[in-house]
Amino acid sequence: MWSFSQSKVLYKPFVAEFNTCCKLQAMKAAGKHLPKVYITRRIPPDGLTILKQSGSCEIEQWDSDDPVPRSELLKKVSGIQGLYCLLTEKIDKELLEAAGPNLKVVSTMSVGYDHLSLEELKKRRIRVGFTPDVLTEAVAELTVALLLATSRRLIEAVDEAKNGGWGTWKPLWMCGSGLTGSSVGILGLGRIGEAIVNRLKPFGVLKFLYNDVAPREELAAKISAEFVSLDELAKQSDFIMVCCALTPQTKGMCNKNLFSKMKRNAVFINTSRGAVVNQEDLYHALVNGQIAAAGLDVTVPEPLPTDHPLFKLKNCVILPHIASATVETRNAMSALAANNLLAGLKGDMMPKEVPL
Ligand SMILES: O=CC(=O)O
Repeated sequence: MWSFSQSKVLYKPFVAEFNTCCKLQAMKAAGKHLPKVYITRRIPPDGLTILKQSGSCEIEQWDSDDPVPRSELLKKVSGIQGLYCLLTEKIDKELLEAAGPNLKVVSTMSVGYDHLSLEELKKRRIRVGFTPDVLTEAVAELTVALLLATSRRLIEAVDEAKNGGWGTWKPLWMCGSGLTGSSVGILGLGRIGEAIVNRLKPFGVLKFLYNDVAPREELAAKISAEFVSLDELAKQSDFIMVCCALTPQTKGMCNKNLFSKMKRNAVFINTSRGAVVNQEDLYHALVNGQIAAAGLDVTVPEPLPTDHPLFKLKNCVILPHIASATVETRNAMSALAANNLLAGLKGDMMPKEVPL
């Protein structure tokens, strides 16, 4: 026999689907057109459910795990009112012209929005939604994991163990650097930087330093982090964690100038955007022993070609841009992007809107 909760679980989605169908039929019968929305990829279920159950838009979707080809995207956006996109789609003048004057909202399922031309969007009064906060914990967790994997040489050690390099226990073999008593430098202190600091405190870090466009006094006081110049951050840090947004000011900011000032045993971690780093300079710093190691979750380009010189270095750990990749986080991102889109279409306040 069904319990009440079982029947409710099965009954609820059916009712929602039925209601949506009725709403859509009624709109059609009244000769009303629903706003058209294009979704550029297969997305986690929560977001799609929210959009479908709203019954307030007509959805077309690129139903694949791979990006929609640009030529197809340019065709599909023609006449739409809402665009649900990912960080892989460049939303620029060409695309906005292809979309035409009906486009009201662009909602990206990402916290970063460097793939959107804000100037062009603003000119056209198109509102923009993004997904901060819901991914902070997952990104901070992955950043700490990448730091430990890099500083304690985990990937190299696993390879050695698997491939016969594990001769015997050796006092000087596979030594990395520990966090206890260290100084950690945060480049770009925001929500994610704060969450990283809070996770690193129990490891016994002695000092947290940060650099940003300006001091963030309230936040820094809360987590006991000290504002220093970029040079000072490079000189003093044992570990540098890049958590800033990609902007014209931060593009290429981590370059030979920075690497040449870092400690020779320092570890460099980037989970923000690849373009913040000059990869050629990083390669030389790693090869020449200017710094000890690097852990990257983001690169230029993405994917990084498998024959890229950085892949050949044992002291460089490269992940395929997975910082926010937990099931719960990706679902929350997809839901927030859907709610942003719906609010924008209605002309309501978005849960998370990029101020233009
Ligand atoms: O990189 C991931 C994001 O911007 O959400």
